[in-house]
Amino acid sequence: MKNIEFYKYQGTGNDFVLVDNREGSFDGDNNELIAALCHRRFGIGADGLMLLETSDKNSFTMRYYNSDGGEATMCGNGGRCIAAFAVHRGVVPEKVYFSFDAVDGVHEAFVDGDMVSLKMIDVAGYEEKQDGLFLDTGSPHFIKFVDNPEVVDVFKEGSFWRNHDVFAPGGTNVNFVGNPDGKEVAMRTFERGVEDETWSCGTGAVASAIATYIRSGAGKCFDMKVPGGKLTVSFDVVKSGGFENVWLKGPAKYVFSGQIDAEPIL
Ligand SMILES: N[C@H](CCC[C@H](N)C(=O)O)C(=O)O
Repeated sequence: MKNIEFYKYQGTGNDFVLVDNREGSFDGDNNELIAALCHRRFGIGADGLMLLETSDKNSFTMRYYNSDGGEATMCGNGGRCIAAFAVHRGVVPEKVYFSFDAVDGVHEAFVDGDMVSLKMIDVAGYEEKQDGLFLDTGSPHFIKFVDNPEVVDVFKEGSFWRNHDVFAPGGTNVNFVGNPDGKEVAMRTFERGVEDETWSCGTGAVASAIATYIRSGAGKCFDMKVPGGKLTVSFDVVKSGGFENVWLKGPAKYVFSGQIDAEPIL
């Protein structure tokens, strides 16, 4: 592989390698290469990789891979970063709502400088599991309420639940969520496919905000305090017990770019 331009972005510390693949020169089926590019010692280093590809109906298609190289379910921070990337590449205009395709359906987005708002899929409902809540917000999320997320051993406890039989065979992402302090809720996430704590998780923030509403009945708009910054989640509650008009908002920033000329190997 030669002359593949890549762009590094981060959204509240959830970091991604992005490639404009509208011409198809990057092989999206080469999962080993993607894992190597995401590796923090052998590659560029990232929680995930995204390809911006063409779409027949909408502005572009987002293909998302976790850092283990596997093509995955939806990534909320990745969706916000690729929306910013699409503006920077001139694929879509700034300060105008546009739509793109992703693995879980069509998403609307709006980019205003570094702030990106992303509409997430409707959430059908939730399940009570293992003294916590389980929701699908585009990716599966298990929510454990704790007194203080800062003192949780996220790697140990997170990998325990991520690999627990109850969530087999797919496994789950795991979020440790504190009590709401006014509008603000602290949380930390262990991510499946990264197999570690990440500094932020967009679909996890959405799941944690909705779970906080379910548990406490407080608010339909929360500031989610994650290790890498702050995300705002808002939603409407519908009579069927589901959640609609779900929006995730926060910063998404370009960090650096470079060229892939050699294939790193793990
Ligand atoms: N970082 C992501 C989640 C990636 C999905 C993933 N780790 C999985 O469920 O396999 C986010 O911002 O929503």
